[in-house]
This record gives sequence, C-alpha cells and structure tokens, in this order.
Amino acid sequence: MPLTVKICGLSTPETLDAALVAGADMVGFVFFPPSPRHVSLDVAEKLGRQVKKAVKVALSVDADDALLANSIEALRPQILQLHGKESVARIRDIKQKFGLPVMKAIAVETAADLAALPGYAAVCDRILFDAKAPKDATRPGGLGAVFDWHLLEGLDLKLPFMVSGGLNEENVAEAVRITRAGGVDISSGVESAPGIKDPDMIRNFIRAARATEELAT
Ligand SMILES: O=C(O)c1ccccc1N[C@@H]1O[C@H](COP(=O)(O)O)[C@@H](O)[C@H]1O
Repeated sequence: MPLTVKICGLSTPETLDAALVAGADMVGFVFFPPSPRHVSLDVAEKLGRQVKKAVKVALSVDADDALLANSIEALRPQILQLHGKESVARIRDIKQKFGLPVMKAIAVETAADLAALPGYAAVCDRILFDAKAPKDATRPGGLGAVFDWHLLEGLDLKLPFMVSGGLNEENVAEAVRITRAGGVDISSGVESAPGIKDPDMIRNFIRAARATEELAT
C-alpha cells in the first residue's frame, strides 16, 4: 500500500522544492511563532504558490480564529494540522467555520494517552500520533523525540493515521512495521540544525520511507 509521506516545517523555496521533487505527498508549514520553523503569512503565501500537486498542511497550536483565518488565506492549505490541546468541541467548531479537513495530533507517552482517541476520531479526518513533549518544552512537537511505537500495535482505527516524532531515514521502516501507519511525518530528522532543512536528508528520508511501502496498511 502507498505510504503518505509528509515533510513538515518547510520554510524556504529550495527545501520545499527538494521535498516536492523527491515526491512528498504532504508538505507542512508551521504557524507557531515559538517554533524555529514558523513562517510569516507573507512567506507562507509565496511557498504556497510553489506547491502544485502535494497536499499543503497548515500546522497550528491552539490557534484562535484570526490566526487560522490568516494562515488559510495565505497558504490555501488542503488540511489543518492541529498540534495543541484543541478539544473535540473546538475541532468541531473549526471544521464548521473553515470547512477544511482536520488532522489532530495526539501526544503519546503511555497507553493512557490513547483514551481520548474515540472522541477525536469521531470528528477528525486524520490522526497523527506524535511523542509527548516534556512539560518545559517551548513547543509541543518538532523536538525529534520518539515515543514507544508498540503502544499503537493492533490499533483498530477507522481513520487514516500517521506517525511522527523523532523519525529519520534509519528508523522509519521500523516505525511503519510496528505501527502499520498509513503515513509518516518528519521535521527534525531532515534538518542539520533546528529549523534548517537539508535537501539531501529530505531526499534520503523519502527514499527510505518509500522502501517501506509494502508494509503499510
Ligand atoms: O515542527 C515544529 O516546530 C512543531 C511545532 C509545534 C508543533 C508541532 C511541530 N512539528 C511537528 O512535530 C512532529 C514531530 O516532529 P519531529 O520529526 O520529531 O521533529 C511532526 O508531526 C511535525 O509536524
């Protein structure tokens, strides 16, 4: 089965081009000022116009309506990635107001973190499982932290789901093998420093992810 490969936190035309040419299915743009990958509305608009076929993902963290509206107007994304503590009710509200599909990030550290899943699955279009950030972290994701993929083993989820958190070209096959995820999402693992994407690492990751495709559900 084809694997959905998402490269997140793109912020320059060159690295976006590397991801697109290498065949990324989704490209993510971060609208969260504390992140080293944050893009201004102006940059988002320019990068957004560069994307023809791939799905554009607007990532935000507990964003208010104004930030969502501005980022949507600038980027014209096909899907919203909500990476904060957005409640099920807030997601319903966002979907109704903005008319876009939602991928909700679920922060995973223990099995207890999956308890909220049925509520989110009822309203979201996709789920993204990411490692839970430490309490003192400046952002809830994009930290290169891995979670225990075995927690997702045997997961019976009717929605498409992706895995992220500390992925790289070396561990992506193992992550897909254990979780049977239909997609993978990466940011830090294709960077030479926080926020600095490396075109070679992007290409190598996409190649490694594609090599796992026969494992994906
Ligand atoms: O990339 C960021 O800076 C970011 C900021 C706030 C929330 C999420 C963020 N990124 C997402 O985090 C995961 C894991 O990234 P990594 O590969 O471990 O660095 C990924 O889904 C990114 O989309």
